Amino acid sequence: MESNIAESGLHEDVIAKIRRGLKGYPLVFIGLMGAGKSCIGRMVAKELNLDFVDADREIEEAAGCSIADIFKLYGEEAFRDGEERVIARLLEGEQLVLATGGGAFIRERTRKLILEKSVSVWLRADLELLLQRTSGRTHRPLLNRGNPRKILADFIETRYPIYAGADIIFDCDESSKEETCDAVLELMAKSFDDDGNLIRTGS
Ligand SMILES: Nc1ncnc2c1ncn2[C@@H]1O[C@H](COP(=O)(O)OP(=O)(O)O)[C@@H](O)[C@H]1O
Ligand SMILES: O=C(O)C1=C[C@@H](OP(=O)(O)O)[C@@H](O)[C@H](O)C1
Ligand SMILES: [Mg+2]
Repeated sequence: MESNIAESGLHEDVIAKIRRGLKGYPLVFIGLMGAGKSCIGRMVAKELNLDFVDADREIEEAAGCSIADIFKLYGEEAFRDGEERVIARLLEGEQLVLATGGGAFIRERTRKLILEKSVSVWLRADLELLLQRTSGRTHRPLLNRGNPRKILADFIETRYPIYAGADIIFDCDESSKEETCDAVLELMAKSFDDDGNLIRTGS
């Protein structure tokens, strides 16, 4: 589907403003499971003409097994150690768009890395949207431990105050992926002033 921004002719200005504002730094998506970090991150990267990496996929590659198996075989702490290492390595490399897993920004050292070395965008979503987008998917070990509604509600309570430290906050809704990608780009463009300095914003 054609992008709305492209249709309105604003697209190039928006992309140029974001590229200037990023100043060569990576763009990192944070937020809860199902918010759309992996999906929207990939689409935004394509629009910005930057490489896209999903931290979870990198961790799986490094470990040679799935996230679910890492949790089962080695435990969550080992997963968080691997996650920190992978994110640290990726943030040292070429400019990219990085989708993190929902817990990455919660660990203090990983959060510090992201805040120091990237521009971060929190995809904030309400409980119903997160439930809708995660239901029927079994690859997230933390959601397989009990009632997903309760688990996600608890994470909203404990993690949202921490995600609030992101540079840019985008409020997700029922819009399509394409509309969401365009809206994220528009918010990002608005989040840099004319000199390319970041103004902390929410949508
Ligand atoms: N507007 C939308 N924005 C983001 N994801 C959407 C949207 N509409 C449907 N989805 C679906 O919701 C799911 C979001 O999952 P994902 O991108 O893996 O989230 P995360 O990486 O944050 O856990 C995907 O299956 C995606 O196709
Ligand atoms: O929130 C979390 O702690 C996790 C989120 C997952 O990634 P997504 O947020 O991309 O689903 C994945 O890293 C792992 O299952 C743990
Ligand atoms: Mg993901």
